[in-house]
Amino acid sequence: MTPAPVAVALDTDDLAVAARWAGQVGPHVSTLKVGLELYLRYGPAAVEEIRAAGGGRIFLDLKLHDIPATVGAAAGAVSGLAPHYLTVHASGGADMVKAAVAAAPDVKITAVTVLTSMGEPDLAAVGLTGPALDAARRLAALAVGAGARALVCSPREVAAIRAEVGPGIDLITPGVRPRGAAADDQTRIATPREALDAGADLLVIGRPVTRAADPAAAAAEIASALRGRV
Ligand SMILES: O=C(O)c1cc(=O)[nH]c(=O)n1[C@@H]1O[C@H](COP(=O)(O)O)[C@@H](O)[C@H]1O
Repeated sequence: MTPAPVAVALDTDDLAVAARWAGQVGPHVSTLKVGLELYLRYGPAAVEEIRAAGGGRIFLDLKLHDIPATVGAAAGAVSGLAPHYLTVHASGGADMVKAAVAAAPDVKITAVTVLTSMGEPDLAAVGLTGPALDAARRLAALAVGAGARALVCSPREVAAIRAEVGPGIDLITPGVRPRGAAADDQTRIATPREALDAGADLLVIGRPVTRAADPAAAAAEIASALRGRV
């Protein structure tokens, strides 16, 4: 059966635990996400072990954000690990995104628009007044213009961002919660079905799977719900 368009966020600082989760969920999902906790502790070994344990695509979520020269060098430094996706913050600007794209041409440079944890009061506090959608749409256009081939946004914004950037750009949505699941620190959320129906290509789901009593069963349930669109 084709794995579901889900990236499971393997968020833990223990590589043995992450590798166990990867083995459990790998058969059900297309992608495994290695984030800051794992990468900062274990470096390239985290990517290699997760790939070996789970198969599928690797989403290396380092959310790079620095001057263009530094981000370009960092993207180049990890490009040999051949992740399918590598994240940068779109708010680093067009030249920063371009530097990542130039340094890692075989990796889908993936620009994070507006973090799904932020609500409008949080955005106003950092000087982004107005609806989150306006900032997300602006950052999406900027990043795609600079060569990003994928975007991370809230499922609530995915339809408008698709209209903005057209087909051919992978739209990836964290902030996904099955109905009834705890929101945790996420603010701009939707259910897996809502995210897919709005046009997302890949759903990022972490704690609802990894903190479940049986991560394999939780991933299988989400995958079959998405297949049946129920
Ligand atoms: O880039 C990301 O993946 C990301 C962007 C964003 O706006 N919000 C967001 O939650 N994420 C990541 O998506 C994952 C969500 O995990 P859960 O909230 O546990 O499902 C975490 O690994 C976050 O780092």
